[in-house]
Amino acid sequence: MSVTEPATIPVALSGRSYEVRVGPGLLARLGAECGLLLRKDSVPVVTDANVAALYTDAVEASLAAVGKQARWLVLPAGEKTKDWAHLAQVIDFLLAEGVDRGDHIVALGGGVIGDLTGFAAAVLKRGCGFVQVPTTLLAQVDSSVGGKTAINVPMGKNLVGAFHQPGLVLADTDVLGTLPPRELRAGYAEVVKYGLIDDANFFAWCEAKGPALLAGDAAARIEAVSRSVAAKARVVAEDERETTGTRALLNLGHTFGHALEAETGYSDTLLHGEAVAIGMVLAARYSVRRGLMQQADADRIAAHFEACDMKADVTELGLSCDGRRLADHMLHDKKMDAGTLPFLLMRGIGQTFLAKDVAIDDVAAFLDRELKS
Ligand SMILES: NC(=O)c1ccc[n+]([C@@H]2O[C@H](COP(=O)([O-])OP(=O)(O)OC[C@H]3O[C@@H](n4cnc5c(N)ncnc54)[C@H](O)[C@@H]3O)[C@@H](O)[C@H]2O)c1
Ligand SMILES: O=C(O)C(=O)C[C@@H](O)[C@H](O)[C@H](O)COP(=O)(O)O
Ligand SMILES: [Zn+2]
Repeated sequence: MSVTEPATIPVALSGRSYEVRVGPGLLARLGAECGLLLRKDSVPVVTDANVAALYTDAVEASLAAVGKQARWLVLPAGEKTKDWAHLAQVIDFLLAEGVDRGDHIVALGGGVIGDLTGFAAAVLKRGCGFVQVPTTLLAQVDSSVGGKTAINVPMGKNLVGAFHQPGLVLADTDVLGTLPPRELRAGYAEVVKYGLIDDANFFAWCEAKGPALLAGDAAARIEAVSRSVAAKARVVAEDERETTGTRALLNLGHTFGHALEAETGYSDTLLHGEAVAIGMVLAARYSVRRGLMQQADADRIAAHFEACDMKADVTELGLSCDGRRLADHMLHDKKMDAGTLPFLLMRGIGQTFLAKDVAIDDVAAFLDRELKS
C-alpha cells in the first residue's frame, strides 16, 4: 500500500460542501475513508462488468475492514448503459436493498456509472446520498465532481437528469493503471479542457507532461487529477446549477462533441472524451473563422492532441453526414434558450467565453467545410 497522503480538495457549496480526495491507495481504504457516511452493515455498490472484474476483491476487503459487506449491482460497460432501462434496474436494486434517504450508496466506475447511479440516487425516495469512486481518468477529473447526473434518451445526450451532489469523492489514481490506453486518452481531453478554458499555464503544462501522463507517469497523473478537480470545484462553487454562465464554460467543445456522439449513436465508435477533443478543435477553428482567435492557437491545440496520439480532426471520423445534420443535433442542447444556442468560443488559449450571437446556420456552413476539408 502506498504511503503517499491523498490531496483533499473541497467543493464549497452553500451548506453542502464535500471533499474530493485524490491519490494512490484510496480504494483499499474505501470503507475507512467513507467513515460515518456508511450507516448500515451492508453497502450497495453499483459498477460495471469491467470494473467488477478488476476491483471486487479490493472493495470487499476495504469494507470488511470496517465490518461492512458490499451488495453488488454489476451492469454492462459502455455508454448505452446510461439509459432508462438501466436506471430502472438501479432503482429497483436500491429499493430491494432497503436504502433509506439518509444512506449513501457507492458508484464505482467511470462517468457512465457515476452519472447513472448519481441520477438514481437523486430520485430514489426523492434523494439519497452517494459516494463517487471514479475509476477512469475522465471520471476522476470531471464527471465525479459537481453533481451533474443524467441518462441519455433517443433525442439526445444527458437530456434527463438532475443536479445531485455526492457526499464524498474518492479518486484512487492507482486504478488508472488498468485503464485501456484509448480510455485514458479520452479522459485526457477533459484535462486539456481546463487549460483551454481559463488557464494557459495549465495548457502549457499539458503540452510538457501530457505524453508522460499517458505513458504512466504517476506523479503527472496525480497532478493532472488534482489540478483538474481544483479547477472544476472553483467553477461549480461559483455556479452550481449553470445559471450564471460560469459553469457553461465546462461545456467547451461539448456542443460540437455531443452532436458527434449523437451522429455516431453513442457507440464505441466515438467515446465522449474523443468527441470533446474534436469538439474543442472545432470550437477553436470556428473562433478563428469569426476572427476571434489566431490560427496559430487553433493549430497548437490540434497539434497537442496529435502529439498525444489522439484524433483532432473531424474528417478522421469518416462521417457521411453534412453540417446541417450535425447542427440539427445541436438544437437539443440544454443550453438552448428561446431559439438561440449560446456557444463556447475562444479568444485565445485560456480565454474561453460564452457567445450568444452565433447563428446556427453559420455553424452548419462551417461544419460543412470542416467535414469536406
Ligand atoms: N457528470 C459530468 O459532469 C460528466 C462530465 C464528463 C463526462 N460525463 C459522462 O461520462 C461518461 C463517460 O465516462 P467515461 O469516459 O469514464 O466512460 P465509462 O464509464 O464508459 O468507462 C470507460 C470504460 O473504462 C472501463 N473502466 C473503468 N474504469 C476502469 C479501470 N480502472 N480499469 C479498466 N477499465 C476501466 C469501463 O468499464 C468502460 O468500459 C459519458 O456518459 C459522459 O457524458 C459526465
Ligand atoms: O460539469 C459540467 O458542467 C460539464 O459540462 C462537464 C462536461 O464535461 C460533461 O460532459 C457534462 O455532462 C456535460 O453536461 P451537459 O449539461 O452538456 O449534458
Ligand atoms: Zn464532458
